[in-house]
Amino acid sequence: MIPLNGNRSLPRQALAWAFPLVRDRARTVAGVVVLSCIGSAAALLPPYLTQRLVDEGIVGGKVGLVLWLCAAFLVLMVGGVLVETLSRLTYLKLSAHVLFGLREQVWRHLQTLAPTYYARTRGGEILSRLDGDVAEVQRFALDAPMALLNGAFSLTVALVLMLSLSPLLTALVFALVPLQVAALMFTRPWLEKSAQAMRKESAAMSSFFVESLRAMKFIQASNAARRQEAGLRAHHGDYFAALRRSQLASLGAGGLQRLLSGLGVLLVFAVGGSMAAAGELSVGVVVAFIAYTTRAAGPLQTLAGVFMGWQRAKVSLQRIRELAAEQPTVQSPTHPVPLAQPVRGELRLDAVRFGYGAEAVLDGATLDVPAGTKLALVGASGAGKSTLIDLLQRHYDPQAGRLLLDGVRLDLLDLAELRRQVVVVDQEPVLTPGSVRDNLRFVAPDADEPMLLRALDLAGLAKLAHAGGLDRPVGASAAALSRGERLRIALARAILQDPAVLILDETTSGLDLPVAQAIIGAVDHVFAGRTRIVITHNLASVGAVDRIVELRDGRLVEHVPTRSAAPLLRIV
Ligand SMILES: Nc1ncnc2c1ncn2[C@@H]1O[C@H](COP(=O)(O)OP(=O)(O)OP(=O)(O)O)[C@@H](O)[C@H]1O
Repeated sequence: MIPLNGNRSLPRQALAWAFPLVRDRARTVAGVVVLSCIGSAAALLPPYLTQRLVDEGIVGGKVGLVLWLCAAFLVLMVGGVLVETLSRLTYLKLSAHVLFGLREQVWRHLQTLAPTYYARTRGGEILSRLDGDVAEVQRFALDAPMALLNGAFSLTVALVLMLSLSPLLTALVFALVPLQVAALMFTRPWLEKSAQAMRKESAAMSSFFVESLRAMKFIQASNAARRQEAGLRAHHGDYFAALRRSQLASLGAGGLQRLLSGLGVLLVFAVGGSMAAAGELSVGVVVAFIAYTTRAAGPLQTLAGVFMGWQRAKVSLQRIRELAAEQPTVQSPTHPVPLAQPVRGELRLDAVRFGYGAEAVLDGATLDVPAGTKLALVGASGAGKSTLIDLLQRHYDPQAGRLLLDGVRLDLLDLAELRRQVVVVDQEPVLTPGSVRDNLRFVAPDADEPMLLRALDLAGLAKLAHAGGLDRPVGASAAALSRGERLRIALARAILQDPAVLILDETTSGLDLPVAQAIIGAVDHVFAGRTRIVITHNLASVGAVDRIVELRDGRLVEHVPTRSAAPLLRIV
């Protein structure tokens, strides 16, 4: 769960989301605040000292004072640089902690979402929320309170120092603040809309790259490289338009702020300069005020920057809220029912109804699979075989009816335990980046080397098992191994998982018959006596089975029981 509470205002939601992570690092936060305040104070002292340098040192002819003040400037300068460096490094550590913490929460949430979410959402959309949007919210959640604290402190120090020099000029400079606030409010919708366009285009561009990289071989084989380049150019065009809009918005908002600060300097020049010319004010005070007008604009501009950052963060927070609103379709029960040991692998479907939308894919599907049965599940393409498997692994819950393992309803079982006991090897097994060893350890982190080698051996990869093959890089790309080898690695993983129920989802379809039969032979050898469900379009390739069940019109229909390998039914 991403802890975003829809009833709070958006800024409060962003702050409340990051707060626990900031609280974890209370000492670092205190360090950053103290350091940045010291830095600001060090930056505000020089104008004050300048007034003394001009009026008392230069005009008053005190050479010693001039030299002392120069030494003080030097100390402030060096100290300022050191404090700023330290403050930035501390801030970097803090912001990384908050960013990573927020991102891990979003990632944890993503890991609970059903395959339907990934089927309907573009990869780049998810990526841009996980990356850019989380970063925007983190920046705001951390920058805003810091900038407010620092800005308030700097403005107070500046105000006190300026008032002690000239209350009239101080009033003139601060009279512009309401105008600056009004200018920010005026540019707000512009900033927000441009941030929305920017996030949208950045997500579209990421999606384009993610999808094209995944389909690179197909793009090459279809001679579509030129068309993809044209697609990329189109994205570049849209991205540039959004970028220009966003730059114009921040340049406009920032430019207005700078104009107003410039106006403050002009006012000091005009009023302070005239008063100094008339002998009503010292030259040193005018010089100090010119410096203060630009310095005092510093905290104000930082606050304006926070405001502009908030317009971007608001858009990002809304995008993360959309993601947070995606509910996991299944959850592990708080008090799961333990399975009796050893798990037998008896399956039961009881009038199961399930559909992705209004239309049912399974409608009254009923089936008893005694432990140890090898069952062939057949059915026309789109009949719902894979959907049924997804229900058995509890990627979804049925809308009606029940599914049971060893007599216990699947939704009462611990989800991890269920998925340990019901393992699927499908047609295109996913291999993780890294070596064969990494792939096997992905499902069995505690398995020792002899266990890995034995699993490879049993899966028919004896050559790999005996030739230092565990170190062989598999790579994220499927191209590194043949399909038969990838399937055998997946089978070795299943062997290591040691489930009570093994499901082969069209695992061997498309392979040469001898290869398919060899893989099924390995399965039958290793998993003899365990429950096996073999989904197939070609019964000849799956060896002898105890039962054949066809999924037709949402129901499960028993076919002629057989122990022969003959292709009784061939549905393509
Ligand atoms: N994520 C999804 N969202 C919406 N509809 C889906 C989704 N996955 C599958 N379907 C639909 O559900 C129906 C059953 O699909 P399923 O993949 O279970 O069939 P199948 O029997 O395994 O087909 P095949 O033999 O071609 O693999 C199909 O009409 C399919 O379009």
